[in-house]
Amino acid sequence: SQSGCSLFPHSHYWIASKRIVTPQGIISGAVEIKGGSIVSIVKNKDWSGKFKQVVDYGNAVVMPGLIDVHAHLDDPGRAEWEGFPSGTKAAAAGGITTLIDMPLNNFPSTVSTETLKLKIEAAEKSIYVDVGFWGGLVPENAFNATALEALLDAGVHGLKSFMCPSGIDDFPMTDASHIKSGLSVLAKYKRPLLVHSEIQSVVESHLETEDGGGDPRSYSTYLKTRPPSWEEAAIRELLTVTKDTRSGGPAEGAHLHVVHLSDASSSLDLIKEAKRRGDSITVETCPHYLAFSAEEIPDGDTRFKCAPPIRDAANKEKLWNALMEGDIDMLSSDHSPTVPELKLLNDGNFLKAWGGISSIQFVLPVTWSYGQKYGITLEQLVSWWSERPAKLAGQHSKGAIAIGNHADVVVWEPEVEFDLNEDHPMFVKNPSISAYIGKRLSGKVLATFVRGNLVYKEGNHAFAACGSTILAT
Ligand SMILES: NC(=O)N[C@H]1NC(=O)NC1=O
Ligand SMILES: [Zn+2]
Ligand SMILES: [Zn+2]
Repeated sequence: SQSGCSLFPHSHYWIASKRIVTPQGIISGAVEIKGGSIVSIVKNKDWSGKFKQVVDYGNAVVMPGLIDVHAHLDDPGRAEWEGFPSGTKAAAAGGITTLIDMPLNNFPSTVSTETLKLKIEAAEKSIYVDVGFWGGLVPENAFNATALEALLDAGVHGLKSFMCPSGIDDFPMTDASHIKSGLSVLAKYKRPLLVHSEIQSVVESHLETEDGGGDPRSYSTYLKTRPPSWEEAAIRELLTVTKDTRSGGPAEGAHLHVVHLSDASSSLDLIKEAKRRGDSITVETCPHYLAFSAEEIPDGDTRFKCAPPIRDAANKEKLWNALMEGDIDMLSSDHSPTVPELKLLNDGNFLKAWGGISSIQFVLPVTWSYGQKYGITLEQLVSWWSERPAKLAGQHSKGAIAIGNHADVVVWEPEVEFDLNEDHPMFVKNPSISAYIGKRLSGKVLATFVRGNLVYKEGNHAFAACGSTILAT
């Protein structure tokens, strides 16, 4: 193993299994890996006896590694919340082989070539999976095409902005005019804009008072402060600019991606309508919106606080249906951890606690476990977690078990159940803030390969951090 990059000391080998998920279907066979890439895929038992280095995983599933297009690793500046080493180790333990890091929660925010340089420096030699970066679209750079072009030239895969306060002082919100301007620059680069789509409006008596108009420990008080109409208002506004992305339109080539959709009613209907009329738009939701519902969140349990909020069980059901129908395109973690003190776990004040779910290492078993009821397939998992995220982030050599692609692979046992309790090795920096503790999940990750390096194997991580920073060109 080249200086500890891999737990498996070979660069030319075969991964065999009876369940390999390929774009042509699930096959029994072996994937040949050489120099970090997939060089051949052989079906059935053709491989037996012929090859020297075969890792035979039997009936375990071999899939492309997950690509998480929405993770907040908070290096540099807030490494005590999450850092590149801890965040990417957690990712590897969960079968994620690539993540695209959000431009905020680190300090300073990634909004310029100088701040991107700080990100890249912090990531180099401290990442266990591949990491790319989104840049921030903020009022300061939105009308400065030269600055945006410089940031895109420096390698961000696209831009991200907020239509409401982000909770981070040096990442102010944008309005439709900033977004329109950003999209016109992105069109030239054919890269996407990701938008946190909530527009704050005064909700009856709430928000006006410090206590939100109700008991701050009660989840329903928090839920009322961020109604579905906030998402709907943002998406309505966004669609006035996404019409420019239609073929022949002034921003043709640009693409708008709505992050972490929670409202599966009017907001989703608007997105469906925009897709029908040809706007270049996609939407993601996150496992926490698919696993939890407002009814079951205990009062004072701020581990579940996120924005937009987790809504009721009927909404969750509609999110699943939308995912199954293909109206929601993909999944992401929105891993947004902080330190336990800022989650106010003792106070349980939903209005003051940090909003963000900490979950990156559990997204595969969570999606699989909660999806059983809907009959989800391995192919759907790959589409939501690998193929479509790869396309959004412009990663043409990732997201599928295919010849020529990077050997980014997760090996897992969907049928193996485990309890997420204190005995479970969490691979998380601050286990007390994870919303999934106490759950029984199905789907155990056995091994994670990044560009052919075995970076995680049953509780153990490779010694050296040999993930690559991936820059857009
Ligand atoms: N700044 C930040 O990470 N915000 C995230 N947290 C959350 O719950 N929703 C978000 O957008
Ligand atoms: Zn967000
Ligand atoms: Zn986020």
